[in-house]
Amino acid sequence: MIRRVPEGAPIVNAAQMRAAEEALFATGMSQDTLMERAGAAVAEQVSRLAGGRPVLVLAGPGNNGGDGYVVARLLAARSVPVSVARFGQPKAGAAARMAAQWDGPVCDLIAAQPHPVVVDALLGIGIPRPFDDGIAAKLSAIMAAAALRIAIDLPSGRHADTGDGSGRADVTIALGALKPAHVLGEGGAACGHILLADIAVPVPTDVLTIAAPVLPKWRYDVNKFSRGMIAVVSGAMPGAGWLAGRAALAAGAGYVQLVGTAPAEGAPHALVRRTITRATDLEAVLDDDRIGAVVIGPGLGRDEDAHTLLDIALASPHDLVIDGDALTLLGRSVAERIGADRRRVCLTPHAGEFARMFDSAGDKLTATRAAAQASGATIVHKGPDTVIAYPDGRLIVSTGTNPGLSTAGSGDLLAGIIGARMAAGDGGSDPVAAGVWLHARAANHMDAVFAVDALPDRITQEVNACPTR
Ligand SMILES: NC(=O)C1=CN([C@@H]2O[C@H](COP(=O)(O)OP(=O)(O)OC[C@H]3O[C@@H](n4cnc5c(N)ncnc54)[C@H](OP(=O)(O)O)[C@@H]3O)[C@@H](O)[C@H]2O)[C@@H](O)CC1
Ligand SMILES: Nc1ncnc2c1ncn2[C@@H]1O[C@H](COP(=O)(O)OP(=O)(O)O)[C@@H](O)[C@H]1O
Ligand SMILES: [K+]
Repeated sequence: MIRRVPEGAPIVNAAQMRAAEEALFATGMSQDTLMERAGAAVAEQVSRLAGGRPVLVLAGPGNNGGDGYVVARLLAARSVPVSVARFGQPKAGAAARMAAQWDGPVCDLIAAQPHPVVVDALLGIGIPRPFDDGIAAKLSAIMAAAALRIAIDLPSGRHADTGDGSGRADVTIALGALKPAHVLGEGGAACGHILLADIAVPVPTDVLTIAAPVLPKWRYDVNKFSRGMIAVVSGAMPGAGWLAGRAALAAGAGYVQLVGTAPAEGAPHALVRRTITRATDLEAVLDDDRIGAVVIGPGLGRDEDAHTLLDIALASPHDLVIDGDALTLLGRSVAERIGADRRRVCLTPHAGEFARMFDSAGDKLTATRAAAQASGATIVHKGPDTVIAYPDGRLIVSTGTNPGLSTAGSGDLLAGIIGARMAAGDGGSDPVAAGVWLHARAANHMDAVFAVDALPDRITQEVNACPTR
């Protein structure tokens, strides 16, 4: 499923969210005001999505439940048919005050009747404990009978920081910021479409969801080199290099050289083949200061030639995109091999390649950030939840993309796109994130099953639709 995820939205963990909330309370804002604000933002969305169908609000014992009582009150004020199923007594404070203001129909969760629209306000960012068997069975019956399940902040039962647990929703309305659970792994998928309710709580912005890029504007005297000249190193499986080169052209590069002892033949003829006799001849090809980026790894193989080609690419002064087999060849020595010089290096590992290079302790955000800081490279840690980590600690997450990308060769395209955007020069937004966005966006416009060879034409359409500056 392609999930709707807000662009450029902050992602914070539960502790950061609580700290942000406390900082706001310290300025004099009351908990009730914030809860009313959250409830109003959610009620607005629920009323739109419910389209007049009866709504059942499941209200838990904590502040998530408090939000639920506000939502029920505001829906009733809009004449939406709504009732509340209560789970546990609301805790003292804002949650109890909001519960006391609900004067509509209410029953215990265990006695609730099925409704077409269910608002899940049982548990939020508090640490969830498993429900006891009776409640769990009742909950799954209520959820199974609903046509639309909307979770407030999180599907109840999911841990905010890890996504572990068992709740599910069709739509999740995140309050104030997304949490790791909304974007990572199985938990992310379980949240369905994500909406962000802006409740005006200032939060850290060093971790964001991916956003549409701005591409650098061409000067009047733009030429094929200034648009971005890239060299794609072709190896044992020349088709993979071809895909990277083809995607680089599609993503706007002005000049793409496919270099190898046997680069793939065939269209497009704009892909310039540079056939070299020996792997060591790559050195002469890369001795060209018009080259803006070198892409190495797709289909490189792991033989002696592959080692030679990688050594030469690493010794060149060019910006690098390192993918596939080249990542495996680097392995644990990646940091010392790529060095800490001025050029930009982007590594694009999938989970297996990442584990061969880095210690994967912690969740994907933590592990990828640590890897970027240790290596000095920008890392695109691919998968259904692609995490881009920069050496300065910032993270960007791309998720909710067409799972049809899970086909051999789609990563080769991504390496080529990133190479093209890196070579296109400065002036736009970050080229690595731009590349990841273009790849995902193009895939989102394809059917579930598509041939990767067909994606480049769509990538060009996405490039042409991007604003420039
Ligand atoms: N941060 C913000 O800016 C804003 C936050 N807001 C809202 O606050 C929410 C966080 O509220 P919260 O801290 O009260 O946590 P929440 O998850 O509602 O409840 C935890 C309670 O559930 C209980 N419990 C757990 N599992 C259980 C089980 N199986 N069976 C029974 N009980 C169980 C648990 O009990 P305990 O484990 O502690 O015994 C605890 O009492 C947040 O998600 C958002 O919706 C907005 O109002 C405004 C802006
Ligand atoms: N389930 C999925 N949903 C969305 N995107 C996916 C999924 N699985 C893989 N991808 C994306 O598809 C691409 C696969 O790259 P990779 O594993 O390197 O494949 P290959 O090397 O065969 O080209 C990556 O961009 C990855 O993020
Ligand atoms: K919830």
